[in-house]
Amino acid sequence: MSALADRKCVPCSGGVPRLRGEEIERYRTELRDWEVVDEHHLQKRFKFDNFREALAFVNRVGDLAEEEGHHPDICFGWGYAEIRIWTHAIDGLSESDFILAAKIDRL
Ligand SMILES: C[C@H](O)[C@H](O)[C@H]1CNC2=NC(N)=NC(=O)C2=N1
Repeated sequence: MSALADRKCVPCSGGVPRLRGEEIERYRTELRDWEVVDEHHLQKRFKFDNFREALAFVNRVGDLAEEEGHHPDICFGWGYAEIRIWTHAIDGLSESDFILAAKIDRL
């Protein structure tokens, strides 16, 4: 199977099972330092040297999210951006969340 970052997020309108346990772990090993919180969402804090760089990163993530049709929650400020990703329709994790996270790592 191709690397997560080379795949495409797929729209999810529900009806698919949430990823759990070992499935989540398997996907997580393909990511760099993302935390899985309560088997519900992915979370990672990125650090920067100033506000401008954090803002530029957030804008690049925004462009990527629009391309993929999959959108993270982002909280950012001076020197940091914290990203959370999950699949709203199932209120949990699907493959697309890991694909988006891998693409963010590749930015
Ligand atoms: C209709 C559209 O595909 C959905 O609303 C998308 C938009 N972006 C999304 N982004 C994320 N992170 N999770 C979602 O479930 C999601 N749903």
